[in-house]
Amino acid sequence: MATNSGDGEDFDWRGEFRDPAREAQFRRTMRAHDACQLRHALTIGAGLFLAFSLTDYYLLGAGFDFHVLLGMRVIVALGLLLLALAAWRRPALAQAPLPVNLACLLAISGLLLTIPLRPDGLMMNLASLVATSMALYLFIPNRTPWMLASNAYLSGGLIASVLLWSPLPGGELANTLLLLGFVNLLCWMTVTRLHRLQRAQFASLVDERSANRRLAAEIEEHNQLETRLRHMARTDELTGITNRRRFFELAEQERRRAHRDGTPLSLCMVDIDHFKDINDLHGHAIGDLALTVVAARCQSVLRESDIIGRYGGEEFVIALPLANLVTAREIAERMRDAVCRQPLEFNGVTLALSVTVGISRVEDSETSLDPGLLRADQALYTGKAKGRNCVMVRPPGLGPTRLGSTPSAVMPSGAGATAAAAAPAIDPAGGQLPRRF
Ligand SMILES: Nc1nc2c(ncn2[C@@H]2O[C@H](COP(=O)(O)OP(=O)(O)OP(=O)(O)O)[C@@H](O)[C@H]2O)c(=O)[nH]1
Repeated sequence: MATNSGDGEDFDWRGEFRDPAREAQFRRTMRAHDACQLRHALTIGAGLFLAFSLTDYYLLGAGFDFHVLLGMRVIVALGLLLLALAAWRRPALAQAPLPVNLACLLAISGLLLTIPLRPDGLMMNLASLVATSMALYLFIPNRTPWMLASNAYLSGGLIASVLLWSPLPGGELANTLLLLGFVNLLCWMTVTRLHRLQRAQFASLVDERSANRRLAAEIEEHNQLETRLRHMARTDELTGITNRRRFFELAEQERRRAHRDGTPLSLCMVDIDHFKDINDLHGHAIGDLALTVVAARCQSVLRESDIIGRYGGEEFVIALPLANLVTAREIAERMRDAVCRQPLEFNGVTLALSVTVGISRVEDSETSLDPGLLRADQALYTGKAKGRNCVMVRPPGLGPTRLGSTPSAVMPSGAGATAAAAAPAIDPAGGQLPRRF
């Protein structure tokens, strides 16, 4: 919707919007204001019209003419007050042509009737006409064609009454007509200008509001984008878990907390077994799916406070705050079990999945995660060498050790079974490490 409110090109001769939809929107917005203005105009008009009964009495005395005039004034004033009441009850009436122009007709007729009933001079009649004309243009919320019609009725009625009841010399009549013409022209120009100004203000308000709405939508979009970018910067796109960079940020915070509080922090390196074969045999799409499933299965056995991240390729890394090696082994076993318990079935392909896990504990004396990760990695590769699908631990200062006294903890699947059976089942924690709180 074009506005162009500055140069007036969008307004018609009445000072209204050329676009009917915009004009209707403006009028809807102005409804309450128009109803209030009409109420005030009608109430003040009724009061003033009735107040002139005092001058009627002064001029006419308490005779028959006075009572006729008084009766007429009361009827007109009551009519105006009733319409004011109606506009108060139903504000929409203030913009309906019928009630508004009925009020104008009543007021003008009442005024014209005073001319034959009161022995006023021409000047008095002219003064009341000018005042009424200005009120019709400026105080009654009416549309321009109706304003012009009301004023034509007022001016025509006055001239007819004057001619009928107190004929004027030609010069005075011409003066009266010129004065009336001037008053009407002036008021019409004023009211048209007023209409344009009101609408121009409305148009810029509407433009401002829609600009604000656009701005708010852009800010919202920008915020969403920022949140998405932040999420993307922290998340591994394929698996949906924390990416390597974010993992190290969070795990480093946990290392510092553990160091400060004297609590244990364990690390797990998890690697999918024979992942290259999955890719080679079934394609990268199935390989990607296997990665996602393994990540989800590992995550499903972890607590909220544990941090799982994709280390790279088919390798995951997990930080387990408040977990010593015994607890870490239990968690790693749960993870290993969650991964291999159920084969992955997709599009007729059935894949047996398994992982090898290497575990280490971050020591108090260590000032970074690197030594712990190195030990977990060494344990992982020992697990691979010993047959895969198992959990291995690498305590500080010792060689990697296959953990678990229960068969499920130590028994590797497939080719590694023999090697696994030969491996010592030692608990390096030796019951010395604090349990997970
Ligand atoms: N589909 C898929 N494959 C990946 C992705 N990242 C790494 N890989 C593949 O993962 C495979 C890793 O193979 P290897 O390092 O030989 O390990 P493996 O086959 O799992 O053997 P083991 O670890 O010894 O059991 C390589 O073929 C990589 O191309 C990935 O995001 N999607």
